[in-house]
Amino acid sequence: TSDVTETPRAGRSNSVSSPPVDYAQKIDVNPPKGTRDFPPEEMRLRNWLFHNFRQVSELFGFEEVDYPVLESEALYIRKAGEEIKDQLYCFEDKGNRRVALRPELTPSLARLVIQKGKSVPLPIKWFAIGQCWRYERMTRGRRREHYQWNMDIIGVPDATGEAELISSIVTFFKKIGITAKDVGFKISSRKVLQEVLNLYSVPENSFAKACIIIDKMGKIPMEEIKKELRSVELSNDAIEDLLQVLSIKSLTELEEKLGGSGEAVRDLKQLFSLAEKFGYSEWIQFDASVVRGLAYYTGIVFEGFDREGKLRAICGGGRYDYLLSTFGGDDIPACGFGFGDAVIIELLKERQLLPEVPLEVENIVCSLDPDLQGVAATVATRLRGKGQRVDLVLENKPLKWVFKRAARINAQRLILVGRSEWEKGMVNVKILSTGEQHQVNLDDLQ
Ligand SMILES: Nc1ccc(Br)nc1
Repeated sequence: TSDVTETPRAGRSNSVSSPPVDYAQKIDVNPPKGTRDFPPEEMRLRNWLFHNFRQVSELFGFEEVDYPVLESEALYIRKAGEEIKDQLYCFEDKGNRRVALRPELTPSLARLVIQKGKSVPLPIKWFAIGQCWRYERMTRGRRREHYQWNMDIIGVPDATGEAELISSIVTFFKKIGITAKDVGFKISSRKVLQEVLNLYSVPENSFAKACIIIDKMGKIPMEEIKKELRSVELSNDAIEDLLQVLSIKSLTELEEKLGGSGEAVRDLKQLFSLAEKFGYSEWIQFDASVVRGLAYYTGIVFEGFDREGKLRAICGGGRYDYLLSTFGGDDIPACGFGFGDAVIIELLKERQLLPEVPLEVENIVCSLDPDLQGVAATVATRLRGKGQRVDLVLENKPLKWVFKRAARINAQRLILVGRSEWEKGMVNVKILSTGEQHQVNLDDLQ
């Protein structure tokens, strides 16, 4: 039942005869297109999810940070053809500044690390949970905001960084009941593409563009992929070689193709070896087709996927060794991941793993006599002082109404303040699960 039946609107007595302000028109009570409200039940589920994000991040010794949702547009002006840039939620503010609602958190992290400079010793291990935005034509009816959990390690150059990050995500999955049977990680390295393209004369700035195009494989026709690769000055030979490499599904085969002396094979071997030590080998697989859709990745890239193949990527990340220097900072290696709040909930629903997150308020306190409302407030304050959650009935309500509300808020106890008991300094305590009732002295109330 909702509060509406508990508090009928009609019959309210107001001293103010008319509303203090007059709104021009009846407002639309729905949130803006592509955005969500979080009413209590949805907010409890979101808090449960974020609580697990935070617990795992702290288990790994990461510190929480946050940034403004509004950033300078300049953080996201990358010329590699990314979707994230095409869908930038940007505008000019009243000070004629070009600003944007952040589409991701990593550029903000890079900005803050540079701002802090030498005052923050390396390695930096920070995490954040923040709302990110995109402006997408609603034709596709997709959301325009989501919350992302990010963990980043700044200052660690080799694959131990990525191995640690993947371990944190595996720990999170296990914590919420997801197993290696439900989810896996496809892992590759952009150095695979780099080492293939190095065999051909390819313009320097074609690499990132080629990665963004290749990330669209499976989403647009192969002919379109090849056409776009040609448009960034890759020869047909380079394209054929690239597409052949992308079909490789084992590190052994990759080594046969690239040789064992390159960085791509070295990094991936180190990562897969560390995975053994972390104990998550069953969760990961090499898959050369993984490139991810962000231009700044330079090395290992990974994405979490649902093994039934019904859902979009659950999370993704990788190494971005030059992002800080492109922002004018020092040349500091970095890696990180983003984990959205939507696909994971879809996965939990699919696997019947959504948690019950009920409202839990141990006590409901009410007075049976309007003159004892003050005493009820005293009782509520006493219990709250002991850490007990209390729903204090704030108006004079019939007992039937109180019982109905007690059931809705899952109250364990009903504390009734009645005249005759209070004259003896006592209150009535009713255990709602058993109906057991007894009088308790206020000073003994636990
Ligand atoms: N980058 C981004 C932002 C918002 C949503 Br919804 N999806 C992706």
